[in-house]
Amino acid sequence: MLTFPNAKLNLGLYVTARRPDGFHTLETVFVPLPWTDALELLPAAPGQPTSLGLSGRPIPGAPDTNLCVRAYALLQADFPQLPPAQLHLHKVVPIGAGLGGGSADAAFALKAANELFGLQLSTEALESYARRLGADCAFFIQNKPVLAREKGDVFEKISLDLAGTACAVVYPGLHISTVEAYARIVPQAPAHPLRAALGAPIETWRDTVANDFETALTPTYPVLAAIKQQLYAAGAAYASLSGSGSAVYGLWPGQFEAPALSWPAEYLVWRGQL
Ligand SMILES: C[C@](O)(CO)[C@H](O)COP(=O)(O)OP(=O)(O)OC[C@H]1O[C@@H](n2ccc(N)nc2=O)[C@H](O)[C@@H]1O
Ligand SMILES: Nc1ncnc2c1ncn2[C@@H]1O[C@H](COP(=O)(O)OP(=O)(O)OP(=O)(O)O)[C@@H](O)[C@H]1O
Repeated sequence: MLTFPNAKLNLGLYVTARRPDGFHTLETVFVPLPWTDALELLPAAPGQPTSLGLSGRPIPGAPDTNLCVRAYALLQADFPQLPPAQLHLHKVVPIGAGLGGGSADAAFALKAANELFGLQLSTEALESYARRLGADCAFFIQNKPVLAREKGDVFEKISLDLAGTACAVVYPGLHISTVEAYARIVPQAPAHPLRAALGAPIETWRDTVANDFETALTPTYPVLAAIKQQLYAAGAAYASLSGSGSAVYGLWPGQFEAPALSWPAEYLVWRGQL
């Protein structure tokens, strides 16, 4: 079975409190970004163990630490009838970019195994496996816009009309560790609660929708502010860091395509419609 794990963007991200277990409570909106890896899951050939083939962007770490292999192993622990699997991941979405690429790979591996081997797991059951793999992971099970709270893995419906919104993503090639990014944050309540702020026209978001990681990371990585400024200069109605960075996106409502941007190719500009 071939699947295409997509990235995500965060529209606003407030880190509201530090929990006793060291994690943080969040208020953020996740939206799918149609920029994908490719992940194939097949039963392994007879007598062969579970394996992972990799192509595309290099992923640090041994194959058995890869999130899609860990996702499959999690299911195998509860479903001993699952055979060894042959996985292949073609990595496109940059790592450590705030785009949730690894989390998406894990969630799509769970969904593919459920379908291919007829496990009949409900959406809720898949989400609860996903939560065990990473805070961002559960979002990718349903993979539609949601307001997320708690660790970013408890969801409320939100109605957002982003149809016909052009988007550009700029990745400055910095791998920002999520742990390091959280360590720089002083949690506080959002100045403008996200549900109400996102209900207003996109043009107002610049003054009311923020990502706490942007403020925390910009002094160390001034390139993030420079990219954001250039997106606004190119006419974006809204621009922001996604997640804990380092990808920065711009939105152009009512436009078929974001304008051509002049960053070098290694900055991986993705342009498309949300
Ligand atoms: C920044 C975001 O991308 C926003 O969507 C996510 O919060 C990150 O989620 P993620 O990459 O799935 O994170 P995990 O793999 O679960 O956790 C990595 C590390 O991030 C920190 N972490 C993560 C999520 C959270 N709600 N609070 C945290 O403090 C913890 O130090 C944790 O050890
Ligand atoms: N399939 C995978 N894709 C990406 N990273 C993976 C994967 N499996 C394991 N990892 C490990 O996870 C870490 C990347 O996690 P990180 O959270 O920084 O990036 P991400 O999941 O791509 O996106 P985000 O920054 O939004 O969380 C790396 O250390 C990498 O080795």
